[in-house]
Amino acid sequence: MSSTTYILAINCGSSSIKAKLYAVNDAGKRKPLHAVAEGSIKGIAAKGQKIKIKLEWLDGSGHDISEEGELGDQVDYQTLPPLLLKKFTSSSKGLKDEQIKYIAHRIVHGGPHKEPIIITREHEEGLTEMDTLSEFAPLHNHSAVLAIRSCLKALPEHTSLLAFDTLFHQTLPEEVYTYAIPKPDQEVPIPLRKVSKLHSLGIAQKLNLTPTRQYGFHGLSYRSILQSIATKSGKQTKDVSIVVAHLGSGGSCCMIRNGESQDTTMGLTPLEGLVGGTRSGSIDPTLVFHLVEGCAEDAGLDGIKVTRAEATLNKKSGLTALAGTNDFNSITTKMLDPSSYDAKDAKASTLAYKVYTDRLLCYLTFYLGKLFETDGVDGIDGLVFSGGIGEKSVFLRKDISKRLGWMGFQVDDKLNEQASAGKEVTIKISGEASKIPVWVVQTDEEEVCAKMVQEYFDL
Ligand SMILES: Nc1ncnc2c1ncn2[C@@H]1O[C@H](COP(=O)(O)OP(=O)(O)O)[C@@H](O)[C@H]1O
Ligand SMILES: CC(=O)OP(=O)(O)O
Ligand SMILES: [Mg+2]
Repeated sequence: MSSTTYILAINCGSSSIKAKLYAVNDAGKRKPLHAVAEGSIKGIAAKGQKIKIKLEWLDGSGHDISEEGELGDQVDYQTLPPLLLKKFTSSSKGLKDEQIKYIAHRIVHGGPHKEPIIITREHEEGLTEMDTLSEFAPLHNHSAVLAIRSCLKALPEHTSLLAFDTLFHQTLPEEVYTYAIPKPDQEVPIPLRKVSKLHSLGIAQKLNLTPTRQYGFHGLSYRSILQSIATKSGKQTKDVSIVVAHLGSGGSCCMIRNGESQDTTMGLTPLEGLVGGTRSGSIDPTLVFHLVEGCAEDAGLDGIKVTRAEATLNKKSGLTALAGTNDFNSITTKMLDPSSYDAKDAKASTLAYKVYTDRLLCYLTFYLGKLFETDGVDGIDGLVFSGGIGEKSVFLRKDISKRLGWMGFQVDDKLNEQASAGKEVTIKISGEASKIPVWVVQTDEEEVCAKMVQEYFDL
């Protein structure tokens, strides 16, 4: 391991940090990257539950870690990445800090950027812009910036590449991404935000961001899933058309036609669309003004300017508001075995599941219909489940596929069980009779980030 250069990919999600370490020299120039280890911290921000820290060396030579840390709501994105870094470099593998020459960070909102950007200790300017963009991704950008700054401090010599979720959605058609509201240079009906001296339209202008359009997120995940389906189907990505449900702590769907994002459920911010672990998803926009007194006031969150309305919709809504938890497994467990739990709790869990899947079905039907309209059933390469919930919940996949049965979906129960148990990255869970294949793909946003480093620096 002594002379090998490594790329570390770090993915700050809203409830997790996932990291993967790739060896460059072993792979050779532009050869497939070789993942040597992966680490994760899950359960961040969860009240009353301890975070779970894992590290696994993928060659199976041991020294893996699986432990609990502090309580989820008492940790932050500043201290956790150095903690993971230390676990990689203090293992008996003898990996030295200076061998990690590149870190690829997933950033959710890239604003107007059409390419990744590079950050070093001498050139940190881009981070201020990324932090300001937190206005439009309050659960993500600030956390990622904290993570990047803490990595720059821990490994001052490395180069960081910022890989944006938004890059994948540059192909969205104008009629899809445009909101039917006045442009900022026309009449602005509502002062979107007046917090101290800040005004979101002023900020948007400064950032060259169009506040009247959808950007779309989970783009690195969709790129990874698209590649997996293409590989498994023996096709090029440009020939793949799929509808994907990425269901994590934040969930979104994407319609990919011929390898390009053509529609997605998240919008200007990652709040629009599906119900999330703590996010409302789409609601009547005027609800905000009816329910949240002083909704435009600053919520007083640490380090970022977020209105009370956004704090409510981003952090206190979704499954958490309906079921008191964003633990999807516990929600389905209580719903399926109500007599073993408090009746009120079980009823709330059932409603949470029903609301969640009602919205999910709505978007999936809509996207499958759009693809069907232009490409017919034979032009659809599949329906894909991914993200923590999509990859793990056997029940949700079975239920959704059954409710979409009228379109010809048919899931094989055994394969469906196997998909959550095994380590296979891409698994088809539909039976022979299914008119459209159903897939489960373990998304790999970290690999997409690391590949961007490889391409950018021609490694
Ligand atoms: N066994 C499981 N069954 C159902 N859902 C699960 C299971 N394990 C984890 N999840 C859910 O996955 C979600 C986290 O997904 P993940 O994609 O890791 O999140 P993030 O958005 O932080 O990237 C949580 O809502 C969690 O409840
Ligand atoms: C965009 C988004 O919601 O990401 P995550 O699901 O990782 O929080
Ligand atoms: Mg995620």
